[in-house]
This record gives sequence, structure tokens and C-alpha cells, in this order.
Amino acid sequence: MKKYTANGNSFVLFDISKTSISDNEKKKWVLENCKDRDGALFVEKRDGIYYMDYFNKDGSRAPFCGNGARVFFYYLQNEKKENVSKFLTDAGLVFGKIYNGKILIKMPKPSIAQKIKIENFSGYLLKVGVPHFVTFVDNVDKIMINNIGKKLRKKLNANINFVQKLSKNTIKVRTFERGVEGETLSCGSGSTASAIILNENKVKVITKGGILYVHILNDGFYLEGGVENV
Ligand SMILES: N[C@H](CCC[C@H](N)C(=O)O)C(=O)O
Repeated sequence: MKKYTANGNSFVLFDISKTSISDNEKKKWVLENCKDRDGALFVEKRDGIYYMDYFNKDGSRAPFCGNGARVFFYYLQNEKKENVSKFLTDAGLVFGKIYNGKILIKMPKPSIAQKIKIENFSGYLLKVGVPHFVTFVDNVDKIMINNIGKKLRKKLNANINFVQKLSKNTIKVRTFERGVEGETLSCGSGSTASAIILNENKVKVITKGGILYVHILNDGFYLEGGVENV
């Protein structure tokens, strides 16, 4: 079992690529080992390809985790010394690369954003591997996130991202994360969803956990950031 953070999102990683355990056992491991973490990554191998099975700290499985995917790729490259460029998730095949010491992940193809208004917040519902609600506000620091974030999360069964536009391509994002049932220091797929709604080519995302970059290229959306062994 190893511990990592990625831009403040905190994970426990279990490498079970040489064995297999039941879903119940996975859930038990998660509940026992993620009390001070946001989620858990299980490293598995299916038909010769590495597979990331992701669980939130509350034991719920999620099809994808953007920051978790960056940790997963870092682990394959730096710890297992596997020179692979892709791995499987429940949101499909994910491509990764390392440059300038940062981990880049090509994010799952987003769904079409649906504009909605709820609890006086106008925003967009879209899926980037997992469901997100993105709403732009004047000042994210003034949001009572554990109050309104929780309410919106329950109503939408989605991760809730409050976004403040600081400049043409810089945003500040706070996320109430489903399955953590609280604010996380950053959310990779939430940062990506927010950048998609902003719709600029290279978006700097400022989160409590640090800086992420979202690159909107002609072949997709890439999430860039660091990984730490803590
Ligand atoms: N809590 C999310 C999964 C983790 C997403 C987040 N940690 C990320 O970096 O994308 C959900 O259940 O939809």
C-alpha cells in the first residue's frame, strides 16, 4: 500500500496486479485505509493492460478520477518502471505522458454540457469520466461549500465545482466531491470540466492544492500537474 497526493487530492494505492480480490474486500480495504485520504486506486491487469479501479473514501466506486489517473500513470512509470502509454479505466482507455516532470493525462471524452439552473445557481452539467456541475460565481472564497455544495451534490448526484474567472484563461476552482462528501483540495476531472466550460486553449486552474493546467488540443483535453509521494 502506498500513499500519494496529486495537487492536494490524496490517495492510497494498492497494487493487486499479481493477485485479485473481491469487491467486498476492496471496499473493506478502502474504508479501513482512506480515513485521511480522498480515495483509493487499485492497480490491476486485464488482458495484459493495466486497469485502474477507483474508489472514493466512502467505499463508492467511480468510473474515473483525473488526479488519481495521474498518480496511477506516475506509479506505472516511476515505481513499476513500466514504459506504457495507456491504461484502462471504467471510463475507457486513458493515455498518459510525462514531460518537464509533470504528468499529463488525456481525459475521457466529455459529454455535451447541459445548461441548468438549480438553487439559484446557473451552470452546466457535463461528464468528464464522472458527472460534474460547473457554476461561475463572483468570489469562490465566499461560497459556503459544505452547505450549498452538499445540497447541490445530493440533488444532482454530481461533483460540484464553484469557479471564479480571474483572467481570460485563469480560473480558481473549489470542488465539493461526491464520495468524499466534502471539499477536496483539488479535483482533476472537475478542473477539466470547468476549463471546458471556460473554453480557452490552455487554462490555468488555481485550486487549494496548487496549480493544474488543462490543455484543449485538437485531439482532446489534457490534464497536467504534479504528483507527490505523501
Ligand atoms: N469523487 C468523484 C471521483 C473522483 C474525482 C476526482 N478526485 C478527480 O480528480 O477527478 C466521483 O465520485 O465522481
